[in-house]
Amino acid sequence: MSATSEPKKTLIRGARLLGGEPLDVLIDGGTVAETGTGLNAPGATVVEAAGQVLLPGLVDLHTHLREPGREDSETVLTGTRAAAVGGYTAVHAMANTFPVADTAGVVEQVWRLGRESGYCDVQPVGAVTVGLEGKQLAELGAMHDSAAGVRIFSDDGKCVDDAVIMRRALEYVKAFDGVIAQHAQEPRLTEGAQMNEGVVSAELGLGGWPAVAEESVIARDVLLAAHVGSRLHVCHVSTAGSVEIIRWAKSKGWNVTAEVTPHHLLLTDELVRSYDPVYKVNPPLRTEADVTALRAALADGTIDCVATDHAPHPHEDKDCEWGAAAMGMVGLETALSVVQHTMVDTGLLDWAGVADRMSFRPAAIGRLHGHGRPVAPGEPANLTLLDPAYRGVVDPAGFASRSRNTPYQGRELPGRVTHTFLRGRATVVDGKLA
Ligand SMILES: NC(=O)N[C@@H](CC(=O)O)C(=O)O
Repeated sequence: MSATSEPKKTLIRGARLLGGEPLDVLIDGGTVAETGTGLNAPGATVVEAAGQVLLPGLVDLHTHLREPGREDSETVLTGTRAAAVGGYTAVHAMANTFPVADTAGVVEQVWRLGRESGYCDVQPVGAVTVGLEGKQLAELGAMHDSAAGVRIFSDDGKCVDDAVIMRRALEYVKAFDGVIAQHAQEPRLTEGAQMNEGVVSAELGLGGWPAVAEESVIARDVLLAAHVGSRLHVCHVSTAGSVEIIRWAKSKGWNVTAEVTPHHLLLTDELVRSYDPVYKVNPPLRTEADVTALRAALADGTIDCVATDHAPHPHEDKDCEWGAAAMGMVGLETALSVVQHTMVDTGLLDWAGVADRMSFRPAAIGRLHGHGRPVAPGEPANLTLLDPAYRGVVDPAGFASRSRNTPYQGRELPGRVTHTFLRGRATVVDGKLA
């Protein structure tokens, strides 16, 4: 496979490291050999990168790769190809597969498929409870001790709503510095919910999904995490009230981290007026005030990182009436562009901030070795090069993902990943898979 050909010397010339001054970076084998100006390397492949921004390879804490079980929507191979195109060098694969990733056997299978893909490292997430059913703890220790070395556990797609189970899970993972990533959704408050509860849901007559369904679970969980002295990560934060609770928990010094998706940084529930299920997602698109609060929280660090919640679905599960449609959007191939549009071009975050929120911090939360490292001699050459001046219209026909359910079809977005390097090997060259 071309993506696994031998790495060689590559000289990236004149790229703006984290958006700073132009710099040359020499990659030799799997590592960064040298950085400086006026570097020469006879025989090296030269990438002329004037005007481009060099970032540490992006890390996603929240990707649905769908294998095993739903290979019609995505496989580890197609999902990691999409990740590479999006500038990612590592993704965390969510556990809501068929069978559920709740045993050492399944997480090892996903981990092996990731290694074979060669496009992007795959770190499996283990389920918190058997079958995501919320009743009995899964084999957390065995998944951690497996070859996959699982450190993040999540029932994502479902909430661990039983407080005793959540407490036990938080206590259990302390032994190996693990973290519980909670999908905060109070199930009784969201029965029949179809979209954000508010003015638009009232007008459209669709079942409302109140902000309090998310906020009440986050409030309980930060208290539980503090009580047992463990690590909590909050998945896809979507409301201004959730931000306030997380800010309060952090001010107490509790070990709480949080993510926001690109779509919650840009889109609102006004889009649901179209009744186009491409906008149907869990948690639902919220209001303009929520979007503003989420952007501010990502900028000030209350929300630690951006995570895609890449949720591929085949067209038959999305091209149907709103009520019957599956929830979720693909996101790997557009995430960096949406973050540039919402955070960088608005002046809320500089490129060093993007490196922090999309690489350093997610890698630190996942305790992921070899990723989220500074671009410096001796470090693994996991790198992303992007052209921030590029403007393009999103066309899902060209996606590497097996699914097309993007809310950005036809929308102009800035920026394009030109090159991605995984341990010195180019997985993307000139915007195309190597
Ligand atoms: N985020 C989504 O809208 N969908 C996710 C799981 C989920 O429901 O959270 C999926 O797996 O499709």
